[in-house]
This record gives sequence, C-alpha cells and structure tokens, in this order.
Amino acid sequence: MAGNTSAWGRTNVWGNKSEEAVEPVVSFVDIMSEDLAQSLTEEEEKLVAGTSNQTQAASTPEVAMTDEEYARMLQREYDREFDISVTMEQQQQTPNTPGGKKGNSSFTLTPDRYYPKTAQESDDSDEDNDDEIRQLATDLLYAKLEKKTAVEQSGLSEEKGVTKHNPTLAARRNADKTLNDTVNLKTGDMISEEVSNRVFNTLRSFAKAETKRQHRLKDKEEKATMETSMDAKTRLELFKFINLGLIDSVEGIISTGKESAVLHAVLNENESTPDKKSHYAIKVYKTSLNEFKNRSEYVKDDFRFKNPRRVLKIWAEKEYMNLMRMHRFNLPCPVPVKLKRHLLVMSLIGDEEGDAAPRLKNVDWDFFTEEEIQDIYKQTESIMCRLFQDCQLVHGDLSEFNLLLCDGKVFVIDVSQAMDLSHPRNLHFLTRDIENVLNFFSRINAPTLPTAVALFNLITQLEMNEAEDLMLQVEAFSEENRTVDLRKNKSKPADMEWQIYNKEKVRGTSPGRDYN
Ligand SMILES: Nc1ncnc2c1ncn2[C@@H]1O[C@H](COP(=O)(O)OP(=O)(O)OP(=O)(O)O)[C@@H](O)[C@H]1O
Repeated sequence: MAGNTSAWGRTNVWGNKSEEAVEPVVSFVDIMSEDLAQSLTEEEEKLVAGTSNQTQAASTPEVAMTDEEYARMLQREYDREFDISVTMEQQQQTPNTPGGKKGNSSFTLTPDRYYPKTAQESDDSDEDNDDEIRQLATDLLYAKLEKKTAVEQSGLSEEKGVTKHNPTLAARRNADKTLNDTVNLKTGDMISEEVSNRVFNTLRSFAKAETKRQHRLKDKEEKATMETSMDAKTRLELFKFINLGLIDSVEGIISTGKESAVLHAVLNENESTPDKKSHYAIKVYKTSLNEFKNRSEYVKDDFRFKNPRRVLKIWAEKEYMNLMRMHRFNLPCPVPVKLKRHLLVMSLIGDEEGDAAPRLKNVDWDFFTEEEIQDIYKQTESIMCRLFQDCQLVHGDLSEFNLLLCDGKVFVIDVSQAMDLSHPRNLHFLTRDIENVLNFFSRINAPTLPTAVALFNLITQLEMNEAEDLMLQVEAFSEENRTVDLRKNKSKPADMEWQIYNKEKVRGTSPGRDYN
C-alpha cells in the first residue's frame, strides 16, 4: 500500500497523475443550436453502444474522458475493498510532501468520512483537513476514555485485583465524572487528568450550593414578575366580570402604581348601537404585604378596621366604602360599581372614547388663563370642604397626583387611605393635604390663594391662630383628644358608622357580601 495516495486524488491506482479535464469553451449560440444538439445525441448513443459492447476502441477525445471515468470507478471499487482503514505513511522525501521531514510517523484513519469522491473535493484546503483530522483524533481519544471508564466503573480494572478504592482509579473516575458534568459544573476538557477525592468533593459541594442559589434567584425573579403582572386569580375574577355581563372586555392598562394597577374595561350598552359604550376603571390592588406596610398608620386607629389582620383583606373594601359615601353626597369622584376580592370596578373619569382624564400634575397649564386656574383651585377647595363636612372624611393623600381634570371639572380619586373623622390623627393628615394642594396651586400661579391656616379653618370650622404654626397647633389639639368632637353625632360616632355598615351588609348592599 505504500505510495498509494490515490484515496486523496493525487494519483490514480496506476500511479499516473489524473489529468484535469478541460471544458471546451462553447458559445450561447452553439448551446442553443439544434445541429449541435443532434450531433451530441448521436455521440452519446455511440458512446453507450461502445461501453456496453466493449468492442470499439476509443478514437475521439470524448472516449478518452470515458477512460478517466472508468479509472475513477475502478479506483472507488479498489478502495472499498480496503474499506476498514487506510494507512497513511508519511515517507521520507516523497514527491508529495514538499520539504518533507525525516522520521516516521503513522496513524490510522477510517476513510469513509474523508474519502474524496471527486477531484474537486480532493482539493479541499489543508485547513479543513487539519480540522477534520483534529476532530477525528479527539473522537478516538474520547472513545478510548469511555472504554476505559466502563471497565473502571465495574470496580475492577483489566489488571486483576485492582479495586475501585485504588486512589489512581478513583482520581480518574472523579476526572471523568467532572468531565461528563455529573457534578453539574462546567469545568472544560479534562482528558487523562486525575482529580483527587478532596478536590472532587469540594467541587461537588460547591456545585450543589451554586445550583441551590440559582434556584433561589429564579424563584425570586418569578415572584417579582407575578407581583407586577396580573396573576391567575385576578384574571379569573376578570373573566367572571365578563360572564356576569358587567364588562365586555378589558382594553388595556391606564396606570400601574405602587399599590395597584388600573385597567380600562368596556361594556357595549346595546348591541344595536355598538358605538355607545360605557367605560370603567378596574383598580387591581397588589396583594403583596410589602406594599401595604406603610399604610398601617392610616387604618390602625380607624374604628372600621380595628383588627389588623383584616387590614390587608379589606383595603379594597375601604376604598369602595369611601367612594360610596362620597357618591352619596354627590362629590365629583368615580362611581363605585362592584367590589370583588382585590378588584374594584368604578366609572372611568375620561372622555367618550375611553381616554382617562389627566392628573392635575400632567396638565399643561400654559394653555390656561389665570381665571381658569383660579376656578380649578376653587373646585379643589370645595372638594376638601365637602369631603370633611359632608362625608366626614379626610383624604390623607391629596395632591396633584390624585386630582383629575376632565372637561374643566376636577375629580378626586384614590381614597383607599381616606379616613373617618374619628381617626385621632385626621387633622394631621388634613394639614398635610392642605399644604400639598396650596404648594401645587402656587407653583402653577393661581392668582389668589388663602394661607394654610385660613383654608384649615374654612374646612374644619375651627379657629386656628394665623400667627402660629399650623402643624404645632394641630398636634396640640389632637393631644387634647378633642378630635372626636368634630363628628356630627357626638354620642357614639363609631358605633353609628359601624351599625350603618352592618345593616347594609345584611341587606346585601354592602361590598362585604361580595368580598367574603
Ligand atoms: N376612575 C378612574 N378614572 C380614570 N383614571 C383613573 C381612575 N382611577 C384611577 N385612575 C388612574 O390610575 C392612576 C392610579 O390610580 P390610583 O391613584 O387610584 O392608584 P394608586 O395605586 O394609589 O396609584 P399611585 O401609587 O400612583 O398613587 C391614577 O393616577 C389615574 O391616572
């Protein structure tokens, strides 16, 4: 076999260099010529006849090409007989190894994958061949290693009497486990390496700890996603609203805040007039405890929410009740429609298209005259007065963020933290609301604004001193525990409210029925 390099297409079996077939240049006119087509067909027929009979000697250049094809076919058959392997010997100073090195080096290859089937393929770049050979060598090494490991895993090496407790054997097995990723750690290639038991155990415990850490991280990420997106329970409740015919569809999200997401829902009032739609805002309270931690101060002293364990569950109910109370006194606010668990459905403050009204914070005040701004302030002042005097409530978070402007009219929203006047710190929260509102209107240049004390006195009908700090006076007033006297029903204000609430619950008009 020495010197037979035909498998690589350099020479054929007879040791002759195969000549490159030179394609005759043919013009497009020739290709399309009927005569040429005819003569080629005839030649082909002659060729077939000549091949089958093997009688006619080749006399034309085309017959010489057939010779080459014959030679290639024979070559392939010849090689197939030696299908198992081809031994390539790099020989000293052979003509095919330019600048050939001295010395013998030989290796065995399975030719199937590398056998060049045409002269074209045999011209593959040296770089490709190098890659393939490297790949093959790696495969062989791995195959060898696997075989070895299989024997070792049985507990006995080929050498009789060597058990798995043999340190070298154990080290190799450790290396193999590490390499094959059974410890769940990416270590890279480790062929023929040994890993001591100590190192292996350290690696394994590190991998275990790392896997646990990854799982914890993933859990956290998933939880975070759940909190910010709509969970399964919320979706289920929305489907129920649709089944009840309360809404037809949820169109999108109006806002996602710290404590809730507000969705825009639509109900087609009448099938005959599809353009006539009712728009709703559905406030979905976030159910995570963290969001409500900072709210305990609002409810801890509110008689309606004495039991702190109920606080989380009834937060939505609190807003619903406050809206009901405000609606009863015709305050400009969303109309509460339905409460179910942590979902509150209310009318949407916005236009007929369903676009929600902007918050005072987002209004472009450059387009408003001084009179218009003054009017908007007066509306806000009236809301504060009526909220306190009629509804017996203090908003507790009133600012340009919770006042909407729709067609020149101011609406108040977000009253989940609004508190009853029996709350001992209600005047403290009222003072804060007053400061927020006056600061905002002063920023947008409302022409005539009262002092904080004047507004406080207007709302509460108390007589605080203009010359003194309002908050200090309020703190002193609260300490004297006079706040409770502010309620109209001075006998037992808390009991009265509680009785009304329970009566409504029995009649089935209270949101508590849906909630529980
Ligand atoms: N009935 C409604 N009609 C139109 N828009 C509304 C309505 N209710 C709420 N929105 C919009 O959703 C936003 C958030 O509502 P809301 O303030 O009640 O929730 P929140 O969780 O307290 O939000 P934030 O954390 O921003 O205070 C409001 O700023 C307002 O733009």
